[in-house]
Amino acid sequence: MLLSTSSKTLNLTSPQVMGILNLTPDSFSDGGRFVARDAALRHALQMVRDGAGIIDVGGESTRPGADEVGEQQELERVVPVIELLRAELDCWISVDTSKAVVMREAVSAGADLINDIRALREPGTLAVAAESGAAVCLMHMLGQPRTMQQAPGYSDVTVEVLAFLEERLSSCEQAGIARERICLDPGYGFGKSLEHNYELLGKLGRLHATGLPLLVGMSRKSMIGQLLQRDVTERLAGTLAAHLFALSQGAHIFRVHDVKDMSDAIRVWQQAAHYQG
Ligand SMILES: Cn1cnc2c(O)nc(N)nc21
Repeated sequence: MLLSTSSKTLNLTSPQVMGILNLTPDSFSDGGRFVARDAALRHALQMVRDGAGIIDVGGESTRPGADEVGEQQELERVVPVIELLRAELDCWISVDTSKAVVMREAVSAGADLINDIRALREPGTLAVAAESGAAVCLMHMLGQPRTMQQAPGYSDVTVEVLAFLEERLSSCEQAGIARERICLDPGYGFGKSLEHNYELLGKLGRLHATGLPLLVGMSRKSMIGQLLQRDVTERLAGTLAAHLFALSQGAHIFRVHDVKDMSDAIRVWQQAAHYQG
């Protein structure tokens, strides 16, 4: 399984760890301590040393209830850091944004993957993504971050998430984005109850019907915290368990804060899986 841009390819035969680089003062887990650019670079370098194959750069918090950030502010947070990372790192760089202008400037600055929690539904984003040549992650979200957790409802969450992703996929193909450039993501925590999240994890294998790589991100999220009654600094074991389950269901890319721990967990899991009957 591969994920390609117009000029490079990421091998997904082995699981890939995507390290989270939050450049937001209100980011729910880092408390915005990586706002300074040199601190951001140091953190990214450490995540690559710890095994990250992708660094995900975000300038607008996507946690439930988060306020939106203006275009100019997001550009100022994200673009200089991507330029800095591009100059220093060989790994893939993804930009976590839903704004067309941020996508365009981020790819110009060196981003390889557009990670859009709104699956290219915002104005102009399909066209910008198509002409950028970057790879794309299409994620399912019900509603908007500010209100999505108020009362999410589905008749069958897995069926509806799959249908949404297939619809977005066909929109992308019509816009000229080749399937080889696309990966899909069920969007854990984005308009889902605790039950919805675990049903979607248990049935993650259903999403292989698309034939595309799967990206999952459950790191330190409330689906871990609510189940275990743990605050955000005590969710590593639950995070690793959830991601290893996703790995066992064939997921390819894991979006996490704790890169070293996830890399270690994957290596141990793969060592045993190698001998599986
Ligand atoms: C930005 N962001 C926060 N959570 C995420 C998730 O689960 N997937 C993707 N693709 N991006 C996310």
